[in-house]
Amino acid sequence: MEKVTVFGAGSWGTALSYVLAQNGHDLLLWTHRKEQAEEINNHTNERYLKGVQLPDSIKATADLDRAVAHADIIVLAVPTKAIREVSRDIRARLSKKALFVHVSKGIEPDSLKRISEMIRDEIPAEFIEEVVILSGPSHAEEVVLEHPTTVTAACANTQAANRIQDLFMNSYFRVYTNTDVIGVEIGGALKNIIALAVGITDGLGYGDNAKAAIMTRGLAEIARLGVKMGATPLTFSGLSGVGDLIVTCTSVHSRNWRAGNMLGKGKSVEEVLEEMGMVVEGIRTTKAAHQLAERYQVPMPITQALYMVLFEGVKPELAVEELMGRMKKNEMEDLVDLL
Ligand SMILES: NC(=O)C1=CN([C@@H]2O[C@H](COP(=O)(O)OP(=O)(O)OC[C@H]3O[C@@H](n4cnc5c(N)ncnc54)[C@H](OP(=O)(O)O)[C@@H]3O)[C@@H](O)[C@H]2O)C=CC1
Ligand SMILES: O=C(CO)COP(=O)(O)O
Repeated sequence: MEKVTVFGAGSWGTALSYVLAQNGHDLLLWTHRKEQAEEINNHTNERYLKGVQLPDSIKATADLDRAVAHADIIVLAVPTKAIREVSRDIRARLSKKALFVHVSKGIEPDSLKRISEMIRDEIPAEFIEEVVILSGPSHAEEVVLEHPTTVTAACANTQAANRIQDLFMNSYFRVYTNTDVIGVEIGGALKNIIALAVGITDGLGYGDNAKAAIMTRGLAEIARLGVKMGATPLTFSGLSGVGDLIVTCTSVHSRNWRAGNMLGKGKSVEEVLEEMGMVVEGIRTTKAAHQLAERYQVPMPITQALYMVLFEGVKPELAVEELMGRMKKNEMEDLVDLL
């Protein structure tokens, strides 16, 4: 049994707490809202997991001192934009080393840092045993129904990855390991951009050919950037690559797909964000990926098209027209570059 605190009681932090509590760990779930801690201690989290009865063994708190003191393993489950703030609050209370796990999917605009890099910026090395990334095709709504789900625990240190594999693994939640931290973080973050784009073409009524095209060419541009950043190409054919791309582009649960769908149907970014009430990571990540494409001099036409729609007010139909009218290419150009 491990002593674990999950920081962030949105849909994913709560679903992972469900898994950890069921696995018999000494689990505490931290939220920054006192009334939400009380609700979870009464076994529901209606805003984020509607209609779900949580087990008694999930204990929630809004007391940061208690949450940090409790943990040998710290699971960060807040959106990317809150990672630095929450890490700083944790650092101010740390008195011993902890194993950090993050489950968020994003890249920080401007600094262009991956989440594990942001955590290492904020927490001194003397308090970090390791940082492990848990990522893969996994919607919270299905995990709490105990539907079969597979994810990967990524860390260059295989012992740490194995410990996190053991922590989460059970009969419905199967965890693999991977040593390619860059590939896993880039795949998890950038698939949200492609899901937004697929949502848009679905919203425009373009159908399945367009969906397949964006998913396939989207994966090509994610891999193209990832490899330039130091990822292993094969990671993109794994759970945190094509696996997560499939689930996010095709699931009714995906916030990124749903946000894109509303954009395709003519809503503005502001209207969409107001209606969602949950994090849509792909929007900020589009800005970061657009900057990364420039930094690494990598062509990322779908990201570029989405950037124009989200941040430059270009109509989705026009962005699609522009994508289709690009110069002709060899489909395997990227592969040739990799060989
Ligand atoms: N949902 C899913 O199925 C999956 C999500 N993820 C990733 O997990 C991360 C979290 O997503 P998810 O749980 O879905 O997001 P949600 O929008 O469901 O919840 C976000 C949670 O973070 C809290 N929060 C936001 N800002 C802060 C802050 N500054 N300090 C403390 N708490 C804060 C919110 O609090 P409040 O309620 O007060 O706003 C809320 O509890 C994202 O990166 C997402 O991509 C990964 C895999 C699956
Ligand atoms: O990462 C996810 C599933 O693996 C969640 O995707 P959304 O944020 O689009 O819901």
